[in-house]
Amino acid sequence: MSQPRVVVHASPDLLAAAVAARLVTALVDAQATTGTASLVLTGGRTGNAVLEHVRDLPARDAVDWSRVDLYWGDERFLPAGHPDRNETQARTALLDHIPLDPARVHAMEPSDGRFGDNPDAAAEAYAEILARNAVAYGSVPVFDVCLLGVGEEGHTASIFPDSPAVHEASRTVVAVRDCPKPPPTRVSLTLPAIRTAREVWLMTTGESKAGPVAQALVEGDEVAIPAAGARGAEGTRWLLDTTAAAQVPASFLPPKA
Ligand SMILES: O=C1O[C@H](COP(=O)(O)O)[C@@H](O)[C@H](O)[C@H]1O
Repeated sequence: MSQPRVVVHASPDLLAAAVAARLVTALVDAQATTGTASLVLTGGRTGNAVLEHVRDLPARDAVDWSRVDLYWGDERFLPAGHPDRNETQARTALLDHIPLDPARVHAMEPSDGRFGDNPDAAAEAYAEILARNAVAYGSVPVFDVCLLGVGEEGHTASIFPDSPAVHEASRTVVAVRDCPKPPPTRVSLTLPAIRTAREVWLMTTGESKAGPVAQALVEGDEVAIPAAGARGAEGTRWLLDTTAAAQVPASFLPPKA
């Protein structure tokens, strides 16, 4: 697993703009290498701001969106089209504005979908989708980039501190109940699934994230701060604004010229 690298931007808006540019380049590069690209989306304010910036970037047309596979790192288990679903927010921010192949958009089931109000069945169904799109004997596809947010208590995807999800060692997708942040029921990739991604990008902004960000980097205890356990196979980037980076020790930051 890769060692985390930290990049700090001057404001939340600059962070979102810079990550959008980085993302377009990563998708273009992946398609230049394999013909396709595979992206895991996150919910949350920073994730949605990045998607809005991708929408407004002229260079977004350098990506062949019809050959991008989209997955979600987590979903709030709510009815289809609910404004708080990560899928709904991603569609509004970007997906409704680009020429995707609907068959390659792999959303998690809503609470009024095929399995009704059963998040375990929704999680199992998503694990099957991942397995179906896996290569060789893997259980998940090759994710080129996995975008993740970080919560105020250190959660990432919907993996909360000291919850059953953070201890999950074998399943790739789990149902999550009694979340401290609403809504209480969610579906989430697990850390073992996230760690298969080539690149993991943890993106967050704001003073309230400064403590968990520093704790994740310094202590690396994923049970206390699940974001600490999100590492990419080839690269792990913490993409922060100055307030979220305020407590990061200098040893993680580039030397000042
Ligand atoms: O509920 C969620 O929150 C986190 C972080 O969101 P933010 O608004 O504090 O950036 C997000 O990563 C996750 O996908 C989402 O379901």
